[in-house]
Amino acid sequence: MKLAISGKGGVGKTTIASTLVRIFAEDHPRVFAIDADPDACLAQGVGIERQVAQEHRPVIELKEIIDAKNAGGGAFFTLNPDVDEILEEYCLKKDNINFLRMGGLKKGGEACYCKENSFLNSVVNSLLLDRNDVVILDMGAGIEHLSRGTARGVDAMLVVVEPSLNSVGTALQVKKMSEDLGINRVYFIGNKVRTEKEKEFLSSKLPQDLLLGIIPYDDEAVDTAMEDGVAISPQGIIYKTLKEIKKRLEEEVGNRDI
Ligand SMILES: Nc1ncnc2c1ncn2[C@@H]1O[C@H](COP(=O)(O)OP(=O)(O)OP(=O)(O)O)[C@@H](O)[C@H]1O
Repeated sequence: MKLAISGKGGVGKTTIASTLVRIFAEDHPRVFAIDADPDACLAQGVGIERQVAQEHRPVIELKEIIDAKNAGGGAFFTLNPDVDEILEEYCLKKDNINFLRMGGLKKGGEACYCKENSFLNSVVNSLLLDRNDVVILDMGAGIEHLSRGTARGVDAMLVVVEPSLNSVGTALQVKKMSEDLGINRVYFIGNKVRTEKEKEFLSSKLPQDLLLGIIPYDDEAVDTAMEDGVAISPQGIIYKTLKEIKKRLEEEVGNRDI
């Protein structure tokens, strides 16, 4: 199953993506966790120290190696089994979880991320997946990344929404743009919900059948964000709610498309 996690800035995309990665890794032999957001650090969410994750080779270096092997190569290219092997080597591994990151943040005024995104797009579409493999992409904030088409090959787009009109507005735009890209399954996950009123707000603004679940506001996430190499605990409410969401995803999306 290939999933992309999207939503407005700061809604909890990385927290949710990294926790889902760990939950899927409980019963899938291989999970690929991909930082498609240059600003995110997915690996940190599974307990890998930030510096270790950030010093790991970014995919753009791998792209350069592949380009050299292919004697150049255009903006778009396909991956073959040899490349899939190299790709494995480029992953930062923790047990059965494989991390790939796009690359560090560029300085102001430096070139765009087009090459990196084109490469990630090829990765998502060409990873030689076994039936039980899972790919989870943590996308950049907002809708801009959708215009680059990085997530085109995913089975479902999960849009994280917090209880505010702005967040709902972005989420509905993400849905529309995902559908334009040909991603037919777009679901919503409510996050940081503190009160019954906030829960009702999200339920009233989003299509009920597409709202996979609502994650309460939990101080554990706030504490985790202040510490390095600490992940959300399996005993906490965030992990437990996401376990239920994963079950629902398997029912709705299943392994049909891989
Ligand atoms: N359920 C929650 N309860 C409380 N705080 C949360 C919850 N989920 C996430 N957070 C906190 O919200 C902040 C933003 O979370 P996170 O980095 O996961 O969001 P993001 O959408 O990936 O952000 P960005 O758009 O900057 O990449 C973090 O401090 C995180 O700990």
